[in-house]
Amino acid sequence: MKSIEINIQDAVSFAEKQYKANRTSAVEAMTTLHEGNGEGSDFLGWLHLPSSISQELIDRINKTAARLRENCDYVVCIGIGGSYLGAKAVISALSDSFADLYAPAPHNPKVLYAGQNIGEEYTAELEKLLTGKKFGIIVISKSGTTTEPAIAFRIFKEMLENQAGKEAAKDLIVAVTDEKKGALRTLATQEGYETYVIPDNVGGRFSVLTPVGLLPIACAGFDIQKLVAGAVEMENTAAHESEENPVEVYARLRNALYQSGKKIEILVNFNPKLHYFAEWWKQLYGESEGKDGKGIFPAAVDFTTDLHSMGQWIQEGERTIFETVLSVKKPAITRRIPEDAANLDGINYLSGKRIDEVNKMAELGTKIAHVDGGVPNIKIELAKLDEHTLGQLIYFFEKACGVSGYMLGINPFNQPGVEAYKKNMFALLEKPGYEKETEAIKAKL
Ligand SMILES: O=P(O)(O)OC[C@H]1O[C@H](O)[C@H](O)[C@@H](O)[C@@H]1O
Repeated sequence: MKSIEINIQDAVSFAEKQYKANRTSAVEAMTTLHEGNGEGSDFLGWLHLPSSISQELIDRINKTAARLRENCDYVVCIGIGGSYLGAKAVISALSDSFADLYAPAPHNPKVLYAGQNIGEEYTAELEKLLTGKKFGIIVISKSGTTTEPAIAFRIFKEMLENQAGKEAAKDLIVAVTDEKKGALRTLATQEGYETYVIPDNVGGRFSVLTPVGLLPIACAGFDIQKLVAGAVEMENTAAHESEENPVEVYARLRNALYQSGKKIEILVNFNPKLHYFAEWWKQLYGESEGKDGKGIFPAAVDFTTDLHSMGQWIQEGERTIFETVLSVKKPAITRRIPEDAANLDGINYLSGKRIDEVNKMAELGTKIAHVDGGVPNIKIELAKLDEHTLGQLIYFFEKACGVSGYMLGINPFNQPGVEAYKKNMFALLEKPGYEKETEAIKAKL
């Protein structure tokens, strides 16, 4: 069952020549990826990941999730970047928009996040919320040494041990990390936590379909089997080089647009549930392509909300942007606009229509306006928002990212630039081993 469709008719005309010319480099990039002989090929574990996930692993994850669901009102996922964005993207796309405002129901914990920032108030306020509550922790870090989740884990581990007792806390903490390396692995082994492995050859931003994403998603009550099945389906659809392959089409077109001066790609949604999906997508493309002085800048907006704030810029600002629109065909719930006898607001012409009919006309009107205004528009239509569709979409963007990165001529699977701020932060905080850097950075201040 095909759940996502890509439509390029309102974008390709902006870079027709480049799009045609790019065919060869798209084929080459796809071949390099398949043959595993490009830069960063140590990190291609995601390529055949969906089809290699065993039933055993799914069952084990579901069992762990069931234990946490039974014993917790809140599950705190501690992780940053690729170690939380995928889970948050899927969970928020599938959840009731106000889920967090309802009281936790038995066996259906709220999934909360920590270690994705260094906010002191955020941390203290989460501690306040969890005081006296039944909670568990999934701590996720591929390297096992990232500062933000390490700080959060230290705090929430101590809190859980104080509240539940050290022995009980052990059953309520699950670690997802490297098989052997890193402080988190050492800690988990010493404390005897249940652990899951992040495969060596799967980078953080490509890891949502490993236990990194699957465990929190299962804890939130969603069907990871269906998510994986969707991804497998896209793995098959996009397996072979072909002009029809949606992965190739997207990678080829965004590179063509980039070559024609469109330096910013805006991922647009007309459904607020997809806000965090765009956050996940931004890391995927930003960290993969932004290097060697190159790369499309990935941005995101929620429409129609941001049409009332960013709409002016998009319509008439610098013509360096293109849009990729995520459009959900059908909402899961029907709600119609009521008739009002007085009609003081003048919207009786909408009475009886579904809210989504208005949304779809806003989408169409926006597309026409933006295309007329010089903004190419790629449409990705999702049949509905469910696990299967999201699984497809995740794999679609992952593979297109690999192809697109190779077309751009960079290594899409490393992130050397991320270390620069860390090095300075450690030097400023006088981390042992950074004495020279501390001296050098202090001389600059
Ligand atoms: O999972 P971790 O090793 O803790 O890494 C978490 C994140 O932070 C790093 O600095 C990287 O830039 C990201 O690619 C990664 O997803």
